[in-house]
Amino acid sequence: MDKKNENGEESVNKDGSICGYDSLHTILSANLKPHIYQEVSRLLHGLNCGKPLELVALSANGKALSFEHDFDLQGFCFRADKEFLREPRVVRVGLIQNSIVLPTTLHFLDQKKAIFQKLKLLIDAAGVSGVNILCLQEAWTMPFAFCTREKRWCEFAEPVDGESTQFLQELARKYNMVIISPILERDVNHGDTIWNTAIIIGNHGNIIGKHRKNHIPRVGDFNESTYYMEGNTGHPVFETAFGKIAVNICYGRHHPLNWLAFGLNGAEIVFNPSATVGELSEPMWPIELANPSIEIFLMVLQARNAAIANSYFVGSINRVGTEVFPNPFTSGDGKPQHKDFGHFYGSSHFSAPDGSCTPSLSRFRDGLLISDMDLNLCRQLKDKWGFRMTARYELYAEMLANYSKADYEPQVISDPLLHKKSP
Ligand SMILES: NC(=O)NCCC(=O)O
Repeated sequence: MDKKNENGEESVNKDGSICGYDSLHTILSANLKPHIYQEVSRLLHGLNCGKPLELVALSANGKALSFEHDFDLQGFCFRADKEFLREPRVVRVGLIQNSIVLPTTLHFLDQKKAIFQKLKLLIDAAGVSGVNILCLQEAWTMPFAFCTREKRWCEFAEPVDGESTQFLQELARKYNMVIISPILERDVNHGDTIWNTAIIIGNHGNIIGKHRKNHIPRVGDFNESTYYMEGNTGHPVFETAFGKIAVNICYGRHHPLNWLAFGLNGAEIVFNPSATVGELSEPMWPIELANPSIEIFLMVLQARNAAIANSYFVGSINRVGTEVFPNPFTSGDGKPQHKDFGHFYGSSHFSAPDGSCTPSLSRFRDGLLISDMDLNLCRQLKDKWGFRMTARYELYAEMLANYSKADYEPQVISDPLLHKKSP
């Protein structure tokens, strides 16, 4: 994407940077006076236990890998208040964002192998940094080819216990790490049905379970309904050695009830592995650019709001780069045909139940975001705000049951004078 502002200056460069910067956070910290930046950051990222988020001291080995292979590596720490009757429950969580490696015109096997090689380095960096739970991006084994509608990309689909799972099982065992692996799944036992699935691999390398994406986008070039079906796994929460986790895959983040359901099942961390592009969703993604009134409006859609409303942590991941496909396609909007989706803007980040959030990873570079989080914060926020306690689930249940019926009529009470003719 190459955008010019009204003075003709480049705002979003070809490389995906914003005026040469990695992210909004780096623009602000480089250009604002420190005391102004501190206040801006307080408003944008919130406070955790009354303070700005602290940085995590990252391992020398992890830093060396990030330096050698040029990926963004950042680490933060969400604290909770000290309790008298419970010990802190601190877990180290990681998110990986990455671009594909080879052109989409090359042999599928080579494309896949190159992605595995890159991921191995990033996962090693997470492993040597002591990450306990690691989530990869949506459909990480392949280019995000769903814009093309070409069926040959189905070849990338794998069974739950397929090649990518086996590859990650070994790393999960090696690093005693839970790994969430979102892939295109081929369900051989059900006539080769294809799903968009996150596989949860336990820290002993075992498969704990899977969750299939509930909501399929029908917006822009996201022609994913051509490839796979709406998930049939409900809203599972996986109890792992390091906490109760769930996965709300990409477009599910626009559905507040989807977030709610994972919360009702007791999730402490919900991951949102995504693939989305600048033109479509970037101002909605971090809720960082908005002024407070717009922020409240946009928050109904997004991860940070979900963390607040459901008293859990959220890890949001987006892939990076522009993926160009061999054949042109159109978007059904009268605009010229094209060969790419647009720029996947990375910007992965964490949000906490107290409304604080980390700065985002780079908009255009591969990255590993690490965060320590004391899971005690979830219950502390439930006790403080009582959102769960004060919700009126019986009212919503009745409302939704009625709404689902074919003869539903909206509950609207019209002013009787509205349609009265004046004399
Ligand atoms: N992968 C996916 O569901 N993308 C939809 C676009 C969006 O939600 O921003």
